[in-house]
Parts: sequence; structure tokens; C-alpha cells
Amino acid sequence: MKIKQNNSPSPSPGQKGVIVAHHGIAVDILFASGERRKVKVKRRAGHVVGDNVAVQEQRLTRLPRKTQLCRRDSRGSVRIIGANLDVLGVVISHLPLPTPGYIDQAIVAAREADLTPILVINKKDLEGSEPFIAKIRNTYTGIVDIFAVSSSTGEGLDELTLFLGQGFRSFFVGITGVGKSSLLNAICPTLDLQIGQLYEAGKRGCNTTTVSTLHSLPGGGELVDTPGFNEFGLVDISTEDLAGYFPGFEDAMESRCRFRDCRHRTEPGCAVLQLVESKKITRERYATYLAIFDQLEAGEARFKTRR
Ligand SMILES: Nc1nc2c(ncn2[C@@H]2O[C@H](COP(=O)(O)OP(=O)(O)OP(=O)(O)O)[C@@H](O)[C@H]2O)c(=O)[nH]1
Ligand SMILES: [Zn+2]
Repeated sequence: MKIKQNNSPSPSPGQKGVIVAHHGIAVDILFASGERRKVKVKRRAGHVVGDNVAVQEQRLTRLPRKTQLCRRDSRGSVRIIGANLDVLGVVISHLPLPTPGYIDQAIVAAREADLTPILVINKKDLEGSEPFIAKIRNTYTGIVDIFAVSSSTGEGLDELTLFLGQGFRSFFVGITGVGKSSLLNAICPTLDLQIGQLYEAGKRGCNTTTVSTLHSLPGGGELVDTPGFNEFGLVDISTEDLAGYFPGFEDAMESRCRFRDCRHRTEPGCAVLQLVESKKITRERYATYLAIFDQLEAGEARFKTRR
């Protein structure tokens, strides 16, 4: 979601800091002085990890965001999952496999929110990872940076650490079980996240991570760890805009379709369809575009019927 800049933000009095952990009813704030303090918040106040805030006594004022990344949960509610981020690390593995469209939706959402998406293929050490890695490279090389790693053996982590160390604040998403927490621990060994042990009592699905947290990396940059989720519903992306963010459609977008509002389905003079014809865009990629397109079009109605 693009941020509309407020040209005249009123100066916020108080001590400035950044939210480094969100516990639902309280947040941990790290102040410039190095002090870390817990401040109570309303559950629906909308503060997220990465938010810059000003605190006066127990009163917290949120400062304007540079970026914010939103998703729709399985009930259709809009959730802001991170603020002031630079990079979206989409963590995937062959075990469990990403749900259909997950990677593309995450990339589309990142680009729409002005974040740089990267793909992190975890569990490189496991048997059966090779064909998966090859397929991902085949589809996404030249489109996004790809890092094939193993949180278990440490393979490939140096390259990723170097990338993140450029000073990016990154947010890792991925379905439950791909190894986000393991990855974070491997990159930042001083952390002691309890992998696969924590779960939110009474909640279905038992995500192994309960709080959202922001961490400084020893090699530079910052990382956020969040509860896993299986769905990456798009928010505020129109069917018209989808192709402009869709990974693999970049050349078609440059050569332009005859109609400015082309949806790239049956329109004459469509640059996307021409590349599909000439096999520069595979049928499979095009089908994924159409599937996400249909999903966006169905939009609200779909979420309203789901409970
Ligand atoms: N073989 C292998 N197993 C891994 C690797 N990374 C993680 N695992 C295992 O995969 C399982 C899930 O790892 P987690 O780090 O809890 O996954 P997560 O994505 O953080 O899960 P949520 O917190 O539920 O979102 C654990 O049993 C890990 O030991 C890896 O690189 N190789
Ligand atoms: Zn077109």
C-alpha cells in the first residue's frame, strides 16, 4: 500500500524510538539511547513492528511511515504486517511447497508497497530440493535476487547475510514450516527463538511463532520475524495494476499494449499475449497471472462468503 505523505506533520513531543516487538496488548520500544521499554497499546491501535514512535510517559504517538506492507488474512480482514521495510524476503522450500500463487502474490505485494522482493529457498540440504531450486531459478532469475540456503548446514547464508548487511530492514514471509525462524537463528546466532515450540493457546493452526519481533543483525541490517501464515491475500491492488507488478511481465510492460487499460486477456495488440505466443512468457506463468487476476476480481465477494 503506497503511503500518502502528509506534508505538514505536527512535531511529536516525547522520546523517539522504534517498535521492536508486538505482543498484542503491549509493544517493546527501543529508544535511540539504547533503552528498551514496554508500553501498553490498544489491541486494534494498528501499531506494527518497525513503526517509529514518540513516547511521552505511557502515551505513544506513531510517526509517519515510509512504507507499509499489508495482507488480507483468510477471513478477509486487512492486516498491516510491517512498517518502514526495505526488503521482503519470500522464504520458500520444497517441503512444504508454497501454496499456488504464493510467491507471485508476495512479489506483487512487495512491489506495490515499494519493497524489494527477494526469494530465499531454504532446506537446500534436503533431498529433492535440487529440481525445486532449478525450477525457481528458471522462473525468477533476472527478475528478483534468489538465495538458495540451508538454515541447518549454513550453506548459502554468507551471500544472504552480505545482501542484508547493506543496511536493509527486511521482513521474511513464508508459510508455516519453511524455516523462517530457523533461518533467522542461523543468520543471527545470538537469538534464541524457540523453534517449533511456542504456540498460541486456543488458536487453530498452532503457528510456532507468537510475537512479531525486529532484530539487528551482526552483519548489518535488520530482520523481522512474524507468525507464519499460509495465505498472502492481496490488498488494494486493482486488476489493472496487477500486470505491472507481476514477475516476468516486465518486458511486456515496457513494450506496451495497444490499450492503456489492457487487462491482457483477449485484447488486440496486447504485449503480454504476444510474448505468450512467442513463448517468451510460458503458458504456466500466464495461467498464474490469470488465476491471481480472477482472485482479485472475485475480491470482496470471496472473502465475505468465507468464514
Ligand atoms: N533439513 C532442514 N530442515 C530445516 C531447515 N530449516 C528449518 N528446518 C526445519 O523445518 C521445521 C520448521 O522450521 P521453523 O523455523 O519452525 O519454521 P517457520 O517457518 O519459522 O515456522 P512458523 O514459525 O510456524 O512460521 C523445523 O523442524 C526445522 O528444524 C533446513 O535448512 N534444513
Ligand atoms: Zn495487454
